[in-house]
Amino acid sequence: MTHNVSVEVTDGFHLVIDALKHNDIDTIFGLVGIPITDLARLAQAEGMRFIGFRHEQNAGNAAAIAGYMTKKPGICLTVSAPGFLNGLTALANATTNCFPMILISGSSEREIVDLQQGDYEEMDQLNVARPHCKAAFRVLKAEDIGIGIARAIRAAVSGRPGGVYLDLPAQLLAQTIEAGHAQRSLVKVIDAAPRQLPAPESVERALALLKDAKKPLILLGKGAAYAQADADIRAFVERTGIPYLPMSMAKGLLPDTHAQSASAARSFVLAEADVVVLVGARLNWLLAHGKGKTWGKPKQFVQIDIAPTEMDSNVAIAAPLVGDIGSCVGALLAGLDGAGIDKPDSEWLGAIAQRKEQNTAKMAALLDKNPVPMNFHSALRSIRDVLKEYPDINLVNEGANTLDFARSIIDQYQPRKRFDSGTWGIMGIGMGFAIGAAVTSGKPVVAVEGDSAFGFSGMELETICRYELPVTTIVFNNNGVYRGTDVNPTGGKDVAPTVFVKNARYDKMIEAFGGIGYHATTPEELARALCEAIASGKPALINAVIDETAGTESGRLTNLNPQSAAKK
Ligand SMILES: Cc1ncc(Cn2c(C)c(CCOP(=O)(O)OP(=O)(O)O)sc2=O)c(N)n1
Ligand SMILES: Nc1ncnc2c1ncn2[C@@H]1O[C@H](COP(=O)(O)OP(=O)(O)O)[C@@H](O)[C@H]1O
Repeated sequence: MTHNVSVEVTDGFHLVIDALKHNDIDTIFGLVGIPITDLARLAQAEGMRFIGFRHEQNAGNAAAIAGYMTKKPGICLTVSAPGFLNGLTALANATTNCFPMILISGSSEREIVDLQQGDYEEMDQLNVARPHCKAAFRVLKAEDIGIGIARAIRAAVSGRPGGVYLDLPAQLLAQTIEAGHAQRSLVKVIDAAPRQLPAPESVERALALLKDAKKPLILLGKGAAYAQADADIRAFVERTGIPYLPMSMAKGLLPDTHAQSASAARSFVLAEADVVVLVGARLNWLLAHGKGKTWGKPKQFVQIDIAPTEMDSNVAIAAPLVGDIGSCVGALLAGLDGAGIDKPDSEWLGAIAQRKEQNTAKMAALLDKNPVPMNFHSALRSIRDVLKEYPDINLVNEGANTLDFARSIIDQYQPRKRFDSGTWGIMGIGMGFAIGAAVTSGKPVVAVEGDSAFGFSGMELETICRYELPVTTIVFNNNGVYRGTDVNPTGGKDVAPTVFVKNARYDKMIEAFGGIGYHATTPEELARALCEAIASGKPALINAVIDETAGTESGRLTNLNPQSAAKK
């Protein structure tokens, strides 16, 4: 007599969800379609948040900024081939910026891809992804899903954080597996980003360099913000008395109004300093590669970074301090008293104070003007004065002039509150970062967007309205890319390559989705609209009319434009 013993089974869909939840991941950003629509439905049914986007790049950007804010990898879920490719830009940008995220994409079966038999949305995604991310894995058996997710998590957050690709062929999700075996296959990642302590001799070498410094400078990068070692970083700055410069996403580690901030004397301190301590900041193009006229006199660098190969990337590093920023700064603090390091020369500090005073006065003169129509400075003064009252608000910022001027005009008071175009200078992060920050923090977001930059992700206004997120988008509308005044030299009917529809009303876009639209032509109208929008806690967009002649080509990057024929 046969006994039918019912065996409880589960499947790949459930195992992916269980593996993510087993590692305390509760949110997925993505865009549904074959073969992952049911995975999204199931994730929601099992209590995870699934935030559905209108374009996968924006979902990926949301996942990336969630990773930067939490030190847990943000998850982006896409369909195969075109959906995967749309997400790949965000994965590559996350890797370039050291933001931990995992791009999970459905894919075609290996046997079809490897024979190039022309499947629906066929692509060898694993190999396409590899050059653009930290690590890439494919899972073929349901019992390996637990390991696959665990490997992806550890790869994303350990060492230098970055993007990881996880390839899940369609049939894997439908595979069934005995429930007990499935449960046992799950892996809880232990100590995913272990502390990496600096060698004692490297700490001593760094302290010795600081002891001999006459004009020291500390440079804080977004790695320092990401490390969440805020108290020790502040203590290191304040106990040494060394002036500091925050890179854009490191603003707020100490309040921008801090007495030791040298931001208003940036050019002066970069050129004059003799010892520079880099804390989670790379000497890449954003810092003129550590050489040339920006850096003036010869320098000696102390560099704190978790990536050993970052040392000497552009110039020789006299005191490499390899380890996680928390451990490295902690070790420096512990050694400070015994190192006999004096406070910086009053002459050095006095020279900085004088330069700060001069430059602050120059900026104040620019900010005090009230031209009609508004320019970047008068609009940003208005925003600065409102946001001063909201020190914990999240600020997203992109554009050319809009990015450059906002970076120096809008003060930050808390760490990890400013999210911008980062290391690549990429446009299009705006709405994705805004959604990621709002969902992750549960707090209001203000996105200050150039009108061209906004255009890359503007359709996500519908997503913001659909999830009723407290995001206020301010579009700096100057009728074009950089400015709105170029003309077609042929006199033909096509407008110039950089020009948009004149006097567009972006505020009408958000009204189409039930959000609140404002139209502001003066700093007073802009301030009033911004206060009202933040107080409402609802999705809002302010169309800020900016003088179309006010911008400069590529903002402060004008010099990166090759000499074009048109200029000869
Ligand atoms: C993905 C992508 N495409 C194009 C660019 C080139 N680019 C573009 C298109 C910018 C937009 C500048 O226009 P805007 O209206 O956003 O800003 P301003 O009006 O503030 O200058 S800034 C910049 O570097 C880019 N950085 N990234
Ligand atoms: N927890 C960490 N500990 C040490 N270094 C880190 C940590 N997280 C990121 N980093 C490093 O911080 C650096 C960030 O540099 P970068 O992105 O150029 O900053 P910024 O653009 O603000 O100057 C990267 O080299 C990265 O390896």
